[in-house]
Amino acid sequence: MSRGSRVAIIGAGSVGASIAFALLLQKISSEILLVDIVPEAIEGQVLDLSDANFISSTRVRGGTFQEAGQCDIVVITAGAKQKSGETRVELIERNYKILDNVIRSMKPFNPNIILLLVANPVDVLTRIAQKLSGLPEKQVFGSGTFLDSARLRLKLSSELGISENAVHGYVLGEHGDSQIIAWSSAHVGGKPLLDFPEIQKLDKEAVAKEIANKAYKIIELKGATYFGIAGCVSIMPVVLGSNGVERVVDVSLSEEEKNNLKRSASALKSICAKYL
Ligand SMILES: NC(=O)C1=CN([C@@H]2O[C@H](COP(=O)(O)OP(=O)(O)OC[C@H]3O[C@@H](n4cnc5c(N)ncnc54)[C@H](O)[C@@H]3O)[C@@H](O)[C@H]2O)C=CC1
Ligand SMILES: CC(=O)C(=O)O
Repeated sequence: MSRGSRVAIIGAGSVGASIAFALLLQKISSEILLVDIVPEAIEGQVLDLSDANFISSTRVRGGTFQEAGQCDIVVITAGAKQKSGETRVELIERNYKILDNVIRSMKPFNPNIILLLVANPVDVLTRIAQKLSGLPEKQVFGSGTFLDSARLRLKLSSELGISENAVHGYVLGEHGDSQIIAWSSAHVGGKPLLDFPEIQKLDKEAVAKEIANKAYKIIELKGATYFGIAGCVSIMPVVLGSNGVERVVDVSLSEEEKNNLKRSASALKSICAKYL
């Protein structure tokens, strides 16, 4: 994304505002537009963010759905969030309706626009947005398991006592309960993670549960999660190609991981099927 780009964020709640703040810190766009159905939410967030103007060349203002539809990137955070104990997929009925409204209100789209889905259940909503928007699929994608992978790298780096940036490992499948960890392909500086004695003695199932349940724990403690996803989204626009998804790279998986990933994909496909 070039520095002159315009980013719109739909949904000026905790996630939308945190993403705006993270993008402001990164100074990677000239302007950020906040869009919401609640005018006070926009006004309050814009006023609050304006107090941080002095640390950035990026400006934040309120915008309309029509303006958002002409931006370079639109980040969609509008939607209900989980209550304590609620799963992401339980949000689908409410958030499908919101997404449908959001997409209709933004049309007609700038033909080169990129839609980045964040609202949950993010994988299902991404697939739905690909269909509802009518845009080429490579221009519509979601944050998926980016945040879960960051959580995994944090956990592993603390077990190994090294920087998170040195740990390469992915959580794949659903951004939700059926996600899987690709242990077999994870590595540190080219050395397989599973060769490290500290990792060999780890209870892998317990680690997988801890990563998958981290959002539930944060929601139970403070009602919502937003800083982690804001960090992830701010990195995603930094590396985005202007055409959207330029290439998909397969991760090598063991047979067991492949089977678990297939199970996760079928669970998501059956939810998508009800809406497509
Ligand atoms: N993908 C991920 O990794 C993550 C996703 N999320 C998801 O992000 C979403 C937003 O979470 P929060 O910001 O905490 O919720 P929030 O309740 O603070 O904000 C949601 C905002 O959406 C707005 N909104 C509702 N309907 C709208 C519409 N039709 N058009 C425009 N705006 C509309 C509301 O007015 C509100 O300001 C949730 O679905 C949550 O589950 C949250 C964290 C991580
Ligand atoms: C809420 C959510 O999806 C997360 O923090 O992972």
